[in-house]
Amino acid sequence: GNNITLWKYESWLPVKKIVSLNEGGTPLYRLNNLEKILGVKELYAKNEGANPTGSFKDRGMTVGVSKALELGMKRVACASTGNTSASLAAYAAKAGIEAYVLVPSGKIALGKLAQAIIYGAKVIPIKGNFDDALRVVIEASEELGIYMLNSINPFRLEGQKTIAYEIYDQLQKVPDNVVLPVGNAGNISAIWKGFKELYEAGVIDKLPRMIGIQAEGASPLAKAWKEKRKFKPEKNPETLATAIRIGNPANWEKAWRAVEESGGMFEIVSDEEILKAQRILASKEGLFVEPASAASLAGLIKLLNEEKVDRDESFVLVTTGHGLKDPDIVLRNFKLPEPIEPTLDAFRRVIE
Ligand SMILES: Cc1ncc(COP(=O)(O)O)c(/C=C/C(=O)C(=O)O)c1O
Repeated sequence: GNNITLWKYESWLPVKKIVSLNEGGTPLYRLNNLEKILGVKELYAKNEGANPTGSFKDRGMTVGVSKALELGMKRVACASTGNTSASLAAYAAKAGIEAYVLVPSGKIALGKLAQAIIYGAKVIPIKGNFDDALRVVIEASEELGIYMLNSINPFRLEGQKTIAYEIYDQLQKVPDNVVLPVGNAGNISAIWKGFKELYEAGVIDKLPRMIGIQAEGASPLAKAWKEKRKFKPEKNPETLATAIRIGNPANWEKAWRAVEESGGMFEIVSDEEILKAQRILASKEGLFVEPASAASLAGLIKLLNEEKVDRDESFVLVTTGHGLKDPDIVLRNFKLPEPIEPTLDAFRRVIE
């Protein structure tokens, strides 16, 4: 494939490239089949599942771990719903430093857990959810001098903002809308920052609307925004899209500002709508993404049905993680047929 990596934008990043796994340069697909099905003029997917560890987190980690090395750090840590831990583990391995990852016990997708283990991180399951794990890792970093690489760490967002640069480079124009799932709310903030930097540098002369999608059972930001009231965390976030099963998004103010400044919006989708969107994206466009990533399509479908967005505009869905991260979800909702005899007859019967 191409060897365009995120470091093409080195001069726009706050650290020199020290550790890289050729992250970035991910494909931007034209979803021409879904354009016809949904009646949308221009629909794209920025496929972040094509990154080295299968999610957009690699963009933040190449910059964040490079910074850790520049600071002479020997130990890094994060709390994670899964992808951040998988990514931190890989970049720490490449960098030759120790990684400690705290994950909500029993609520992390199999693929992500396998990655964190095999890359050699110290995986610490927490009795509680992501929000509990994040609290512990912040205390640990203060007390024990372990470098914290959650998305509160600004260097993570610096890497993730390159999604905006690449969307502009690949489209050769600014899309009217960027639609993406929101959990800890780092990514929507980072992508908005990237577009604003291009705008302030005079590279682009318009800005996209930022549209953040949350899962019904874990939607503190979207609920507050839709009900026009102050943000308040949700105590027990619940969704099968475990990547965004977050009740107290650390970057909620930045995300709120991104939506306000861009004239965008938040929307809420159910787990059922997420699963339906995951299947449509795969079976109509050949794009298999994990449930949280499918929330972007589920959100767009809802907004189109509610006529809250204009189908004559252009939309980029940021599909944030590869479908293979969470194969369980698919197998749990799919009935395999019985095995057949190894004969042509048996095969003929089953395909008629
Ligand atoms: C596939 C996928 N899609 C969307 C999100 C939400 O992005 P943010 O709103 O920036 O948090 C995540 C986040 C995952 C973690 O927060 C973690 O791995 O700890 C993700 O893995």
